[in-house]
Amino acid sequence: MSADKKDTASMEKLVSLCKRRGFIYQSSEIYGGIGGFWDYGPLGAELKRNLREAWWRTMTRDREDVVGLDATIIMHPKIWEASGHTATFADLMRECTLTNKRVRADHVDPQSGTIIQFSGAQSPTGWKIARTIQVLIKNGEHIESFRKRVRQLIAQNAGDAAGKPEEIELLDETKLDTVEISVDFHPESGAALGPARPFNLMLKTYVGPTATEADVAYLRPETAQAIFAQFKNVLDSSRVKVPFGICQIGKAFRNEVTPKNFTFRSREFEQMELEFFIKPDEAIEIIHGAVAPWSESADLSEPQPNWGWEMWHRYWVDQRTKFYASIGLGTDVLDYYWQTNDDLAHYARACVDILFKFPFGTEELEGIAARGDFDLSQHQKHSGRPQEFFDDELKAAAAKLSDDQKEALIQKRLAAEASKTKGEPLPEPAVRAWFERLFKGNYVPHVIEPSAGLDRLALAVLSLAYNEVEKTDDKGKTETLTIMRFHPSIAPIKVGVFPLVKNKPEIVAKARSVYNALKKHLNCFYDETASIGRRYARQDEAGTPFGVTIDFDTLGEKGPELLDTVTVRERDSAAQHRVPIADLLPWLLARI
Ligand SMILES: Nc1ncnc2c1ncn2[C@@H]1O[C@H](COP(=O)(O)OP(=O)(O)OP(=O)(O)O)[C@@H](O)[C@H]1O
Repeated sequence: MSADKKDTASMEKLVSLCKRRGFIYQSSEIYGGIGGFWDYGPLGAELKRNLREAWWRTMTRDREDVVGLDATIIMHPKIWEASGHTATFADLMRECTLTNKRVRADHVDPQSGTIIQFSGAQSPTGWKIARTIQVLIKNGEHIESFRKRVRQLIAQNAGDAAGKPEEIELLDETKLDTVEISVDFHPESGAALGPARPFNLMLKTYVGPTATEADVAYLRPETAQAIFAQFKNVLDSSRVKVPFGICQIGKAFRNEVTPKNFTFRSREFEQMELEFFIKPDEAIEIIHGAVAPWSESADLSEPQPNWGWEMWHRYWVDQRTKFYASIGLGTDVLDYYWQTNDDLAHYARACVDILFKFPFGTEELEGIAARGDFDLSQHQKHSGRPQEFFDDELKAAAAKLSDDQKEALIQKRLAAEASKTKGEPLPEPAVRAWFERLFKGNYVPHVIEPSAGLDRLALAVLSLAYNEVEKTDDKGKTETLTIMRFHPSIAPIKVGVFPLVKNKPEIVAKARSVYNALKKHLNCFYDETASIGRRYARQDEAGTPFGVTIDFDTLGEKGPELLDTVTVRERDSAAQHRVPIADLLPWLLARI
């Protein structure tokens, strides 16, 4: 079996387990589903909640320099004009001339002309038609009449497996296999694709009574802009000082052209974003004489006052990597893509994508960008409201500079502007005006933005946890069991509580009392049906890291030394421990 096939198979198994065990269901499934939307079932909801809480805790409660925000999904449409989303938040796509279905233009390999990513139903007939037309082109035959006929057949629904167009049958199968599948044909229908056109990904709605263009609003395509839009309010209402961050978790919506790979690319998803506001490097230079230089051996453990954007950016890449390690995603399953100058937006100084090795390929989990002061400056310009921070430390330091020192800083910046390879250089009067504000202690903060997707993280965690083991019973019968090896801190259920038998009232009563005591602190599941082995297996599939069994020994039937002790089974090693009920909660908490 090829690697690809194996990976597809493991993805299929994961999707089926997610449905069977209640992690993830297709949205609106009873009506045939709706593309790009997914619901989380009982186990999935717990898993997602644990991931969300882990992120929130590391961002806010574990630190002193980040505060939270919970903003609305629909905001003033001018926000999206200022951020550039209205004009440019678009994918290039190509439309099927027959069905109007779209594929992303960048999902087509320009070299081979093959569609490299396609999530729709790849109808064998559609591919066959596309290949057939290719053969005809190769053979120099006139294809228009053939194409017309094929379109008619498809339109009449005769192009499916039940009634293949006879032309296809006339072609030599071996010839077909030598032909690359062309981009110019939609894989579902086999019809030609139109030229690449931009397609805005924002979902439109109306707010107001007229429901006309005047009332158009958008479902936010990212959570970040709300943070920028509320920057001033947070600054004025909390005791924060630059450097500090504002974080938010919430829904985002994108009308993705081709939602695919299960929840990986959805149309409704949740983001976890931080905007970490820092001083411009020039301010650091004025206050501290120099900006701390970045090197591979730089100590990133504790932020330092003389850090410029580069150290802060590296620091956040390091912090986010540590976060992933804390929930079981080590560097062996992650990768990093440092965007090149060509990839970067004109205002961005650096951006690294943290990638995860999904079964369908190594893909983006999170992006960490150094965005300069672009976003706040845009909102300052479009709203007419100042988005500056007043830095008294900077003002005091600048007051000590001589005119020559100030001019040297200005000249350095002018030289940097002149050597810009992207975007328009800031004209000299604007640079001088900016420094004038800076020397008085005022600046629009720069920002480092770690932006992660909660659904992609849940998918990463699910695909990493998925394991199959072969188990042979006493009678020599072998079966394949699934074990979801979640890190205990994010597992949906932490403890399964099992009375060994259900027909002994003392055991059942003890088990219920253990369950009632634990469930105040941990998400527990009580199960008394089927054999103990079956019950363990059920919890292995749910990813429950610990199973607690109350048995005859718990009642002291084998001797007083085991009275009020239980067996704790570990999911991953199947190791069993005898633990007194009195110590059970601290024993479990220490391991979760
Ligand atoms: N359609 C989506 N479905 C699920 N998660 C998404 C989707 N789009 C973005 N995300 C998540 O939000 C994060 C930040 O969004 P960002 O705009 O940087 O993504 P992006 O670079 O557009 O992603 P991609 O290149 O995969 O489309 C991504 O790293 C990802 O985890």
